Amino acid sequence: MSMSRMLPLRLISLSKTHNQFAPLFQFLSISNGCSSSPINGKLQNHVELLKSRKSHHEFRTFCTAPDLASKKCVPCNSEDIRPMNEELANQLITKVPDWNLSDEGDKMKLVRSWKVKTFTKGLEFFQAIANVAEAEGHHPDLHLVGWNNVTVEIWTHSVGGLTENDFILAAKIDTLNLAHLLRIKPK
Ligand SMILES: C[C@H](O)[C@H](O)[C@H]1CNC2=NC(N)=NC(=O)C2=N1
Repeated sequence: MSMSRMLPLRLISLSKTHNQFAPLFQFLSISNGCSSSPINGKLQNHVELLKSRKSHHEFRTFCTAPDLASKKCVPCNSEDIRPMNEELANQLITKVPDWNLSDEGDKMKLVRSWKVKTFTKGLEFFQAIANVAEAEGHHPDLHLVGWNNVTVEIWTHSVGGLTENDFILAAKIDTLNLAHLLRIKPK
């Protein structure tokens, strides 16, 4: 397949199962000598989203925050889960705009901070997040510093980077009504 004839990725409707793309990935890897070519990476990332959606009948090339919050995290120890690249992370971060991408050396994480009213309300805040994490089987790193500064970091430890699970957990945390625990920012 001549690359120039390839539709821009967003127009490719991945209506078939992702196995159909394996030959294409091989072609891309061989043709440019590495499996991490940008196009190959993009295709693989979009297929990654497809796999994590467990849907082989339709594939949306974008998602919204409500979409993410209504999804379920997949087990982090499944053999085909891999960290996403920066390009996909930069697309997905727009769906959880109150979070930031942090790139600590070798791994990307989602990070967000809040100020809570009291130390114990900070623990209540953690408990609310812990309930979501336990339900999803996907857990954040929780920090409570200087008695009222809460920071939550989310990444997928089993792959040492970001997967869709992390964005799903962040979106679910954003649906929690925790305003009563937070110090209202002075105007
Ligand atoms: C078996 C499964 O991989 C582990 O129990 C889960 C638990 N929660 C997790 N949470 C996060 N953030 N990353 C993981 O890799 C992870 N693994």
